[in-house]
Amino acid sequence: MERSSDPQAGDAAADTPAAATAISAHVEEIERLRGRLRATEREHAEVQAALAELQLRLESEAPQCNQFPAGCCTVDADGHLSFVNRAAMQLLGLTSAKPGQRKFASLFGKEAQTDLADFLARVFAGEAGCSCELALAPNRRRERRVLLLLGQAGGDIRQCHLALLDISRRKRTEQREQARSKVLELLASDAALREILEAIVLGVESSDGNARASIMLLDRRGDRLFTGAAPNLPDFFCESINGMDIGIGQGCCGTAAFTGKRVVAENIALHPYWRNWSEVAERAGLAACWSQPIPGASRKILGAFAVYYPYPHQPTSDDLWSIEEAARLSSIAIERHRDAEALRASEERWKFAIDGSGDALFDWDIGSGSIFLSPRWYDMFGYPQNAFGDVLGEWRRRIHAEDIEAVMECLERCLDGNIDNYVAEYRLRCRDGNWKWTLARGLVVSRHNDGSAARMIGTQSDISERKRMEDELRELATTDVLTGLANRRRFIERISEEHARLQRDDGLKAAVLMLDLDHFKKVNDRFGHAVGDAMLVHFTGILRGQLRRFDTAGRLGGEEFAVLLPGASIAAARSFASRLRRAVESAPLGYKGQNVGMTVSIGLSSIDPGDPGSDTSLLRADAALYEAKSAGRNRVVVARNDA
Ligand SMILES: Nc1nc2c(ncn2[C@@H]2O[C@H](COP(=O)(O)OP(=O)(O)OP(=O)(O)O)[C@@H](O)[C@H]2O)c(=O)[nH]1
Repeated sequence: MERSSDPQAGDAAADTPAAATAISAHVEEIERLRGRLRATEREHAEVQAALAELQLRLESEAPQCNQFPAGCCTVDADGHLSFVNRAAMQLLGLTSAKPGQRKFASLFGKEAQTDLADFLARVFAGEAGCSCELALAPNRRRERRVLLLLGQAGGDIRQCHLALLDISRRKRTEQREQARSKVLELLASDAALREILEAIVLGVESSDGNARASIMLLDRRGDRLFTGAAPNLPDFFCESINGMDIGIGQGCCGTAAFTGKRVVAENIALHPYWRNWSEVAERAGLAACWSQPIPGASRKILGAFAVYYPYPHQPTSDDLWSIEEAARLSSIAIERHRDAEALRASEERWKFAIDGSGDALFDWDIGSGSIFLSPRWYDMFGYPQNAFGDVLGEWRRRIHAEDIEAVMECLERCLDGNIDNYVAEYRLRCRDGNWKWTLARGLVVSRHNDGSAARMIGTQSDISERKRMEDELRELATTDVLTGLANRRRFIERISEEHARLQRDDGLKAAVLMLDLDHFKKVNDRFGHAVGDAMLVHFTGILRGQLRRFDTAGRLGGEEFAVLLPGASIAAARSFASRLRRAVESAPLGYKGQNVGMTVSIGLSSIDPGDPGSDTSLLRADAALYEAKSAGRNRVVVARNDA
């Protein structure tokens, strides 16, 4: 298999670390299998050559067999060894080339007996080209396996000549590779850390039945070791070293984790680093220990890998390669686990922050157009989860017509890179048809080389309540509390707006009235302030009754009011004022069964676009009001320049 040449496929793979790891594991696996194939082919060629030689010379020139690199032996039909060459002697641990009455089967382990019997039966039945892989009888040292190949059966099938080949190393390599593949598969499938670490330990143990291994992990503070995996070490031993401090003299693992260097204790009983644990190690049947520190990506030590043997023992270069490899794999597994944990923690913090705030979340992949809306988003606006196919289109369709232009402008400026953040307040239509005020905040988290946005994430909050309170506050700030009319500030604003409108458009006109209740002080004095207030409210009711939709009435203070009549000529304003005056005069305030009469004096003026200030007309109307008061009250006076 080759890597895909499709760049899209390459990117996709790189985007998923698990897939990338799996691919590189497969590529490595293929390379290893090729290597094994080559080694096996070499071995076979060697054995075939030995067999050919053997067939030619065995009977007549037995001593020359000793020159063969491969082992040769002759086995009788009754299963006794009648001849072994030097290489076979070495391999089988024999001291004599003519082992006499030695049973061939006695050289092999218990599990090998059935296979051996079957092999010999086939050989003596005359089957050509038989072969068989068997484990030799265990001694205290490492396990050894041999490959038996039939060289030649005797003419009368009373004896057979066999070639023997030590395949222990190849077997170990095969087992290690299988174990390695298993670990890589587990890594690629995001298996639990413990499972991966156990697979690493079992992999090392599988290449030698005498080995026991463990992985100790350094705690977050970096000063104590805890068992990460030790499936085949006795529990009492694991417990005795669990939580050990690291430092020089703290066994092999504690020292290796502290110094960052490999530590080999060929004989635990004699090694100074094992002084505190030599007894428990002996009880556990452990006589040798080699420990390899597990380095992290930033060279920070993550823990230590250790392999133990039941007999004093020094590592070969092959053994060292094996524990280094185990430490490397452990490092990958631990780092990945920590990264995943950190990611999970940060995702949880992020989720907590989002959920806690009650905000909805959006994640927009601008290139593909796909938008993720969090469940809270749909809840907020009352839609079923994932209700939208075309999320962008559905979202746009629901924005209030008065807001959409500002929203889209802000969004586009942010996507183009003109502004950093997208922040927009707008109304969005809920499923029940009501509008909700919402605040959207977005951040472009990745851009293309040309600066255009590739991905934006953001939040959306329901700000309807805040908007309602703002409206209330605005209302309060511009409204007279007692009468609900515009207050002085708001009324002056309205006059200014109207003045500006007249200045913009020549053909328009407008008038302003100043109104003041007559002898209001007397009402207060006679009936009290509360009745005075009631009279102000009563007057306001009458006034409202006379107003058109676009007129504005305001209370400027005390018993002083003003009215703006947009579009009104002086004549129309005078007739409005007279109507109002009469209505007030004819509608006294009822109080405790009696009528408290009231009248109002009114001064009025047109609003002139040429006035220097927007309140000039108000001053003219005020002057006219003064005249009305002076002239005896309860009357309407038009300002002089309008008269
Ligand atoms: N009840 C009540 N009285 C107010 C309020 N604001 C001002 N006043 C009173 O209104 C009265 C205004 O009296 P003046 O300015 O003398 O005017 P007036 O008595 O109406 O006399 P003319 O305007 O000349 O007809 C004062 O007694 C103020 O205390 C208010 O909100 N409620």
